[in-house]
Amino acid sequence: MMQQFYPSVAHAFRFELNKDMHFSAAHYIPAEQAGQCARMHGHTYTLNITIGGNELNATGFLIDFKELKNLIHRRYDHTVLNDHAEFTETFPTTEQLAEQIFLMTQKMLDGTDNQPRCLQVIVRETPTSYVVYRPSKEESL
Ligand SMILES: Nc1nc2c(c(=O)[nH]1)N=C([C@H](O)[C@H](O)COP(=O)(O)OP(=O)(O)OP(=O)(O)O)CN2
Ligand SMILES: [Zn+2]
Repeated sequence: MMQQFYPSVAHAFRFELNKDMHFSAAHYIPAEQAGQCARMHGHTYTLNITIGGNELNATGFLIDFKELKNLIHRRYDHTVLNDHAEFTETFPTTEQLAEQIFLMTQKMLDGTDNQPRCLQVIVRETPTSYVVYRPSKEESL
């Protein structure tokens, strides 16, 4: 679990929620520049997702922590990332995985009554490498 340094994201929402999770998956990056990462290998990915909002739902949640875990963990745990539809045109690099996790999280949040926003996704691929994804202004609207 990523219990260390969390880059924070500036926002003016009343509530901020953070969910950590991890999943195991295999991937390969079929590009010459990827070197040995072009061969199939596995990681225990660790994630931190930040959600913001001004309104809570009827239960008093911004979003149920479990819903976030179910969305991402059920999709990717013990899978080959390259096999997923979202990675047929692109490679499952840490950057593109973080972007996809943002997109699927925001899509789920868009279907809720209280309309929270996904503010940041951190994906750690190895003990020494991680990516922070923050939506652009357009994606934040
Ligand atoms: N910008 C990116 N660079 C690399 C990615 C990536 O997704 N985005 N991915 C890889 C490989 O998949 C590899 O699994 C991870 O690479 P790396 O951090 O270099 O792994 P190491 O454990 O060898 O790191 P050390 O700090 O050198 O031990 C490569 N690059
Ligand atoms: Zn890798």
